[in-house]
Amino acid sequence: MKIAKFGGSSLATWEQIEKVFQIVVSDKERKIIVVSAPGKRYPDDIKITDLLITCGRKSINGEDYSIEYSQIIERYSEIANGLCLSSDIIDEISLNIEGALSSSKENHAKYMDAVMACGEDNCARLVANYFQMKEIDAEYINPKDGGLFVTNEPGHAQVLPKSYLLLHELRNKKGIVIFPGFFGYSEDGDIVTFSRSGSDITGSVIANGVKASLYENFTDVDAVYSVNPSIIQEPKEIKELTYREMRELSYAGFNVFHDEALIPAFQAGIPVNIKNTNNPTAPGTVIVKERKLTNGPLVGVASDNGFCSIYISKYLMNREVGFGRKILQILEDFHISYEHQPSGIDDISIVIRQNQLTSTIENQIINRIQDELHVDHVVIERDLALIMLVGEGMRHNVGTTARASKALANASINIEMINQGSSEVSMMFGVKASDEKKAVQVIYEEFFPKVSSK
Ligand SMILES: Nc1ncnc2c1ncn2[C@@H]1O[C@H](COP(=O)(O)OP(=O)(O)O)[C@@H](O)[C@H]1O
Ligand SMILES: N[C@@H](CC(=O)OP(=O)(O)O)C(=O)O
Repeated sequence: MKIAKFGGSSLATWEQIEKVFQIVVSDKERKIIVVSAPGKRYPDDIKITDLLITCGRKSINGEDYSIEYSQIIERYSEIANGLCLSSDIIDEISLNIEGALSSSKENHAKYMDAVMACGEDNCARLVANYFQMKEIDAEYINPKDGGLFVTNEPGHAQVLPKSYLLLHELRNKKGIVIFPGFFGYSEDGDIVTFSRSGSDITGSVIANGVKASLYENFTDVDAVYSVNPSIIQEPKEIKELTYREMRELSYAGFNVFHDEALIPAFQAGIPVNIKNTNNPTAPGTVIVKERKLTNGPLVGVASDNGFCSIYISKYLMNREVGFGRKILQILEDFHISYEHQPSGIDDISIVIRQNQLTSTIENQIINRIQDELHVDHVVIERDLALIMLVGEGMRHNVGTTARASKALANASINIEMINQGSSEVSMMFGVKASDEKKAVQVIYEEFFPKVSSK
């Protein structure tokens, strides 16, 4: 049994949904289909999820959201008309979205999750309706009925262990199951969403629950590329990746697959195949437990920006028991999570996402570090990008850091910090955000030189 998840790009228009239908019926093993909400039809388009977010926010503020609401209904209607579905499905979808928008706004985060989830929920209803019209035995299953229970953390749900056993029952469904991605239910019966792009997580959790033979993740690219295709034209396709490599790359900026979506599949030993809805015969990228290390040290180069670093120096920091804990305690008091913490004998940098740091919080943190830890120096450097070099091959290759640093030096890019991940499959370079693209380009060129065609 295979699980096939289709992303927003695969459901953006009725023509895309027709492709989804053809892909599903071409393989009898494709029994459980997870769908996202209709995504962008062209680069400047707005995803249904984003329209729903605007509606929800406006509704909370008591503002008029009729324009965005109409746009949402128009998008679903266009799809339904293109697929020749009866108008009943649009009535059902309108009622469902109106219901969510007029539900209690007492808890804003809970309200927003219920509104956002409408994108996937109604897409699943629509897709199931189309399959039925084509006389395919298919049914829409709501996550509550399917058994997808999650923690009560709006926008950041985690799967509750009991879900896996409950979801196992989906194996016994006779026909094709159409399951909405992106959200589950708390034990109190509320809708709670995963973080953005979380339909990938739904697919992986169900794959684990039903012990699928394969988790197929359909998107709009032929493969996971060695670098973000918006930075390098025609980058090298990756045929095979390990779970660890993919997790590091997704976490560091490869948004083609959600970084939290690897673990459920990995725990059940289920391979993940990233494939293209627009070119389904292409083999795509397979994510597995182990792979032969046939290429060089790196499998990919990822990057992300919006980071800042809290640099702290204090003579003999290395001898002060509990110093690191005290710094992290200060951050915890402000509910700030950190990403990396490269350190030396007398200094340490804590890298955090910049959006967690308002100027008021920044001043309070600096004051507390100075007052409580008596440091020599503390400074916050903003607007950093992190460049992540990833590859299982790094463990067996000497000189990877030197090659990367030399490539950056030759391009006159200053390295703000370096951190070798303790997993030994990743290495991080911090640079100024303004140097991000250039840094990725030169590192990519160093490790993935173009093969001359003669
Ligand atoms: N290294 C990469 N390899 C492939 N795609 C990437 C990579 N980095 C970023 N992307 C982007 O991820 C996109 C697919 O992810 P996403 O937009 O979430 O798709 P979906 O709508 O199918 O969920 C691609 O169109 C591509 O622009
Ligand atoms: N629709 C949700 C969840 C999702 O997974 O979407 P996509 O498959 O388009 O990344 C979002 O936009 O975040």
